Amino acid sequence: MRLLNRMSRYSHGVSKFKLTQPRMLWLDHRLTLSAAPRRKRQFTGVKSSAHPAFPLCSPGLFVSVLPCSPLRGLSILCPHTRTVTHTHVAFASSSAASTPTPAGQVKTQADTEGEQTSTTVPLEDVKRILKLAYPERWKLAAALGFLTVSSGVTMSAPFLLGKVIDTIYTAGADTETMTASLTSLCIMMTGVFLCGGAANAARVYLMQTSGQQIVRNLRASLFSSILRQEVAFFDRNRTGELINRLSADTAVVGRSITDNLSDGLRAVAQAAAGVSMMFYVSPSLASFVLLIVPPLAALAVVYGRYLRSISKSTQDALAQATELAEERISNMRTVRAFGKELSEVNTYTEKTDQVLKLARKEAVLRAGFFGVTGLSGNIMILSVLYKGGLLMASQHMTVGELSAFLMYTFWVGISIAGLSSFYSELMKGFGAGSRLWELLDRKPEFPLNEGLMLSADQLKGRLEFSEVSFAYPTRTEAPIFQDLSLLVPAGTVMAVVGPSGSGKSTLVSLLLRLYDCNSGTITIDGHDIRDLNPYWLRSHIGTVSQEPVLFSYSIRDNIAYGAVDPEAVTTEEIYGAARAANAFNFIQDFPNGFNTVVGEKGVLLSGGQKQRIAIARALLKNPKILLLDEATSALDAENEFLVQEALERLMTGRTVVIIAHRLSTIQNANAVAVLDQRRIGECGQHTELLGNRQGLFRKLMEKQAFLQVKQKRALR
Ligand SMILES: Nc1ncnc2c1ncn2[C@@H]1O[C@H](COP(=O)(O)OP(=O)(O)OP(=O)(O)O)[C@@H](O)[C@H]1O
Repeated sequence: MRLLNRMSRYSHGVSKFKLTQPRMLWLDHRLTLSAAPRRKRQFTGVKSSAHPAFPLCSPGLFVSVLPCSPLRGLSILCPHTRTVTHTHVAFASSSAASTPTPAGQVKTQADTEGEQTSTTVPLEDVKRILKLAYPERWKLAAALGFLTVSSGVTMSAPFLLGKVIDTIYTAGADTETMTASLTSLCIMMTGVFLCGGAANAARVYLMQTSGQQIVRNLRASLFSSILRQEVAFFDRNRTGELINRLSADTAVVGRSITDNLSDGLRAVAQAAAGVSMMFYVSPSLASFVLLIVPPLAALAVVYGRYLRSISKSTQDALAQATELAEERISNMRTVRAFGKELSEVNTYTEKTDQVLKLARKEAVLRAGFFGVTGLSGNIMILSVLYKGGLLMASQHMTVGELSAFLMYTFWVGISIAGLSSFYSELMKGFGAGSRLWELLDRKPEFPLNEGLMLSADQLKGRLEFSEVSFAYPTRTEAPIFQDLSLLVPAGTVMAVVGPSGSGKSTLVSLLLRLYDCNSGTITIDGHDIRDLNPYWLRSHIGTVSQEPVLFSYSIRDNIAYGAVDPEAVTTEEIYGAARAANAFNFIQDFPNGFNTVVGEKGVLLSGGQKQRIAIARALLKNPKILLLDEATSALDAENEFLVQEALERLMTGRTVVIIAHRLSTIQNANAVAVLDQRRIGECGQHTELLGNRQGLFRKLMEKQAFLQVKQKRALR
């Protein structure tokens, strides 16, 4: 995994990494392999093929590396830069192929953090970060100017303060001269300090505002990139992970370009200026003090490495705890219904205990380090005082110079500490950046708004599946359809029935082109849906699912969501759609009427109410094709009647594919298709199918009737 990630980080140019064990590599066809001539004989079996775990991926090269000849120093060159991601390269041990990262799965925080601790930052990442900052270049340049002024003032302060001390101590009995010199020196210094304060305030303001602007731009592009991805991408990636990219990683990147960079530059400038001033004030004392720095720096490097590995483990443990909390809180109703609050609290506590254990380890380490550095700092000051005192006694140094030197020592110490935290923050920024680039660069597998658009006259609504085979990209080994064919003439109602899990909803997903079939074609009025503009296609298809999802807006906004331009929808149109959906009366009964906010996913409404609002939303779209998933037992008799009536109104004059559960719907449909064994087992009129005693439909109906009787008996 780490090798895969490392590869992806180098995917924008020539990539190199070292293999330390015999491996079998699968390379995307865009990658080429190179190695020193004497190593070439170690590659065998180069051939173009698809990876076994990803039969649908573009073919690549399989390269076996002889198990008996460990290979080191292998280079992989990827000349076609931007499109290559780690999913195109898979590593497996020479004996057994391991499971590679599924195509399109984004790197997790833990992945990139692990990677960040052990590698240097590629130039390409630096360029991208700088490119992000480019629109804010003038503000940032001004901020850097102010930074120079404020740092200059800070670093001149010890020198000037030294002068003040010398003025006080060397004036002797001439108090008048001393007062005059002291007053003018203090007035001058007040002016300098005022300039420094103003420059610092301006720097902070400019850095903060440009940082926020960069984060805003990043978030907008990232959200747009996420929403463009195909549905299969969301099957592979956890929502929490994507939200984390959008909120936390963007902020980290923004901060590393602005605040961290400015703090880092300030630390470098101050450390350099401080050391120079130390040598200026007293070269012999400076050489003596700086002898202590190298061992301290070595300690800091060792400590930094160890601390990073512990913080990574802490972060991993924390991520697990957060993941658990996120899932349980968002499914609180299920937790409550099963009475699992206490056991969930215990599970969460166990996870947080793990975090605590690691955090304690980290605390011990930090305590040791800060103890040692604090001690070294004090020893350094003591040495300056000791050696400085001796120099003063031999008239080689004044009291003001010694005071100034002490202050510079202090500043250099602070700046070096600032530099170490700057480095770790910068690394965090690059880690977050590489996760963001991956998402930002990802091209969706099919376009959102490209392709053929039919005119209103051309669109009749004839749907046809011809020998369609399909497996979900996340489960390629389990095909849902094989050579499935089905024709739905324009303006007719096709009821689809079949056992649970037979693929009824999948049929709807394929029509909406949420996924592409692996072979065969799906056509609308003779046009392959892959040639049609997906955005146009979906704007002419209405859907009402069994559990419709509403957004946490008002009822009015939820209904208007169905229209192409929700802003342009009039109140009359919304009322009309609500009336046709049998929703008007219950909405008006709410104290806030159409302005009632429905809560997250419509949680504040009943199942039947949600269904009717979803029907109103679909009505407002006025689609030519309707895909319905009929609500089942969730509704009571009255609601069922109201929803049914609304659905019938919605279906008039359109081509409808309905996943039917009720006998009445099946009876009213023009034809019934029975899904069985990954294809349409039977298709025909309801009475015709019932007439076939050995037929699938008849058996399915008999089974359903039997189950209903059993259920009624159990209820009695
Ligand atoms: N996003 C997905 N990724 C992988 N497999 C999926 C996905 N969605 C559904 N499946 C699988 O595809 C098969 C068909 O599911 P589908 O929801 O189409 O069945 P269904 O006939 O509508 O079932 P039900 O009547 O229970 O709603 C099931 O085995 C299901 O586990």
